[in-house]
Amino acid sequence: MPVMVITGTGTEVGKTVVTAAVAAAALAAGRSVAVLKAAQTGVRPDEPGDAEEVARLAGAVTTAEPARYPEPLAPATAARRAGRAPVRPHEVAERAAELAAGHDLVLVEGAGGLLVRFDAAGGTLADAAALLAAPVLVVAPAGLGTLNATELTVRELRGRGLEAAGVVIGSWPGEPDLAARCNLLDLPDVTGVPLLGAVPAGAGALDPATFRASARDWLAPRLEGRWDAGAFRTREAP
Ligand SMILES: Nc1ncnc2c1ncn2[C@@H]1O[C@H](COP(=O)(O)OP(=O)(O)OP(=O)(O)O)[C@@H](O)[C@H]1O
Ligand SMILES: C[C@H](N)[C@H](N)CCCCCC(=O)O
Ligand SMILES: [Mg+2]
Repeated sequence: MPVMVITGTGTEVGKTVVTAAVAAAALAAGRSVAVLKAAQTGVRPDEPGDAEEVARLAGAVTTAEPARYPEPLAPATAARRAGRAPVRPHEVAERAAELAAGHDLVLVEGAGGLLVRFDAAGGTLADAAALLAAPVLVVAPAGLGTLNATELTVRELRGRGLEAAGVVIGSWPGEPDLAARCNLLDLPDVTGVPLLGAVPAGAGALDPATFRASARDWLAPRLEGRWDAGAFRTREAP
């Protein structure tokens, strides 16, 4: 299935902006794209969620958002406090599989980091990725502190038998400091997976036409190979 899961080292690291960049690059390559925000929290009913933000920046993508809880919390906590049913990993996987039947690429954005809980049983985005046997892209901050958090995330993916597709820096500063510059070498070294791109800081505030025209430049060609005709393959789900 042409599904890629997008996680990050935590919240506010730029998963949505990276998802939009990947979507824009795939659209520019002539692919049809769907974006599934697995569980949206911290957004009121009348506000655009992350999937809509991707559509605003990237263009004509199908959007899906199985559940929204207004409080800015982990989905399991927000669902519990709202007295509402949580999102289950199998529901996320099933929705992604449905979208995969009609699109060249389905991007599934999590909420916060990989192990943020969706439900009281401890279900996470990692469980949905496992059900889909989908590769997982890890969005990471640029600067000091990212080596530990990114390595932990990639180790957890590996421990679960999941494919870590690579790392993308969610917000590359205009004036990178020493740590950020060193991380370009150290991130691939400590994680064992390639650095597949870096989205410039402020990209989310670009006008959509400029964002779309620039997105491919922020991503490595190796990532684009993921949705080149015939090249996108995920393993068979168990
Ligand atoms: N490259 C960027 N350009 C502009 N703004 C950015 C960039 N990266 C992150 N931001 C800003 O930082 C904040 C967090 O980014 P984003 O919404 O992509 O995080 P996230 O990892 O998707 O978080 P969540 O867990 O809530 O989904 C947003 O307010 C966004 O506008
Ligand atoms: C509200 C926020 N923007 C995200 N949607 C949810 C982030 C949950 C993070 C939970 C945690 O790791 O402590
Ligand atoms: Mg987001």
